Amino acid sequence: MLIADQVGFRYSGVTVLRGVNLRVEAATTLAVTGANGCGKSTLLHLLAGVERPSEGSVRRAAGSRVALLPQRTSGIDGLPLTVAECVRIGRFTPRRLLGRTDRTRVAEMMERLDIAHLARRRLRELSGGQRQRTLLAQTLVQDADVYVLDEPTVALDVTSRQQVHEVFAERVRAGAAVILASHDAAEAAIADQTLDLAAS
Ligand SMILES: Nc1ncnc2c1ncn2[C@@H]1O[C@H](COP(=O)(O)OP(=O)(O)OP(=O)(O)O)[C@@H](O)[C@H]1O
Repeated sequence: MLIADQVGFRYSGVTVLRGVNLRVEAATTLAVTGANGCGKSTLLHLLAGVERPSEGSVRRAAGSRVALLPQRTSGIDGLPLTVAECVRIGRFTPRRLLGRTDRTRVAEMMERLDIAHLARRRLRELSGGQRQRTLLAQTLVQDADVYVLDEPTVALDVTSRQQVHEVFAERVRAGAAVILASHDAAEAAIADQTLDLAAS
């Protein structure tokens, strides 16, 4: 599904990643681990295609669709979006209006991640965990072949974390690849393979 070959990355000449190799098959999970600042977010951006490597290559299966949950999302707090609107954005495409399937998917995911009762709240009125569940829902309502998730459960309580992990497992069983960055050993343990960036 996705191959990184000798990937390197520099910010303004400062090397952050060097010689990263990985292969993620369909229907598997990869956890990217390592200390603060070792380059996990940078690698995820490269894998999702929002940045290009300074060296090496990232190749994805032709036509594969990527859904990204970034780590830094504070910019959206200034927008006058409700929770429901934020989740619906995950179903937007340039080609058509949202239909019944889209609305059903949004409603189901909001129920599953326990944010349905918050539908009309503004993002800036949410707790950290409620906000994170909203952004997760926006990512998980997307029909993607590769889900790239940067510290997806960082602010979540145990129950919410389990609910989110169940959705990941379902997507993997359905054939998607899940790539997540995490500091949590228990979360990394749900993955089929782990890339420890500190050790690479
Ligand atoms: N836009 C940027 N410009 C310059 N340097 C950057 C930029 N973004 C990140 N860096 C630097 O690149 C390095 C890797 O950052 P990155 O965010 O990828 O690490 P991380 O492993 O995800 O960290 P954390 O665990 O703290 O989230 C850090 O040293 C950081 O200071």
